[in-house]
Amino acid sequence: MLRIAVQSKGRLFDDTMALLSEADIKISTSKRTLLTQASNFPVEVLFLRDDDIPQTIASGVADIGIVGENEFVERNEKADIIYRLGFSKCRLSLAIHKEENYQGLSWFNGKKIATSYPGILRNFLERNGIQADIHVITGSVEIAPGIGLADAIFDIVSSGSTLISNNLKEVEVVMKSEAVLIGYPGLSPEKKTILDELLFRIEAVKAAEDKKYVLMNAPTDKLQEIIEVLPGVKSPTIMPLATEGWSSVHTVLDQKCFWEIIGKLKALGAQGILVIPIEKMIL
Ligand SMILES: Nc1ncnc2c1ncn2[C@@H]1O[C@H](COP(=O)(O)OP(=O)(O)OP(=O)(O)O)[C@@H](O)[C@H]1O
Ligand SMILES: O=P(O)(O)OC[C@H]1O[C@H](OP(=O)(O)OP(=O)(O)O)[C@H](O)[C@@H]1O
Ligand SMILES: [Mg+2]
Repeated sequence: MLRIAVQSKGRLFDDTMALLSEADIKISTSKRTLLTQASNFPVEVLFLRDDDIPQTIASGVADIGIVGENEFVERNEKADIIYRLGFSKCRLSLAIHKEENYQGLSWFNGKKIATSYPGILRNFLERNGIQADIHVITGSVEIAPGIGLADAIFDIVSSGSTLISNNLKEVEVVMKSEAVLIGYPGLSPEKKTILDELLFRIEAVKAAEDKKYVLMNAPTDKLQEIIEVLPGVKSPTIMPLATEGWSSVHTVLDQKCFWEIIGKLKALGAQGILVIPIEKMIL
């Protein structure tokens, strides 16, 4: 049995549970127990505050965990990043009052900075030879300058709207973060086998993300041009239609370039274009 530590509630919870579910691992979260066993896969899930996840892995209490990279780096515990999961993307930044005239890092010399990430901040300031006073608070960091608690803040930024509503501006991005799968460095061969199977499933889910299976009818005399605009995983599947002069084309398209390509296909005479989500993809 592989034990995985996940956040019990908060920003990571929904995407973490969705990922496990898409990997066809059935976990009941309705009972609100701290530890739950999957019904169809040899894993048990331990629900914790995200702060405690790195230490739980390093001490071997859980084998793997899903946590924000920012939290993992801050805790500085002995564990490895096994897989970058691509959700909960954010950055850790320094921000100051929007009216301040900022010309560089030396602005922070002698200043007081409020943060929940003192380890990462201290490291950054030392690397850059800045002497500042770090004031640790666990939440509502953005209000610290407004109430005279600090001159600046170092906190999570995503859209930047929390900064704007507190009259702050982001002046330095110190690290970028996303959810990561971390693991205990010394897993037994049995647990390693389960982890490999889990990773295989996660990779199949991730590979299918933002991909669409696209089918269309195309005039056979335009096939060559149509194939040239398709950047599918491999070459498209072409099948003749019952109607003379028409073919069916099947391919996989990336969401990012989807509308641009569909436009080109239509211009080349493609019709009856069907777009189907893909659940998993094994490359
Ligand atoms: N606005 C955001 N956009 C994207 N990702 C975010 C955002 N805020 C936080 N995160 C990421 O999600 C992680 C968890 O955030 P959350 O706010 O749930 O933490 P928390 O309040 O410390 O939770 P817990 O109660 O488990 O200690 C953060 O460490 C960060 O990696
Ligand atoms: O740049 P933004 O998109 O505004 O996101 C940044 C904010 O998001 C997080 O807080 P959250 O919304 O989770 O609230 P809380 O930590 O106060 O509960 C984080 O602590 C920042 O305050
Ligand atoms: Mg926390």
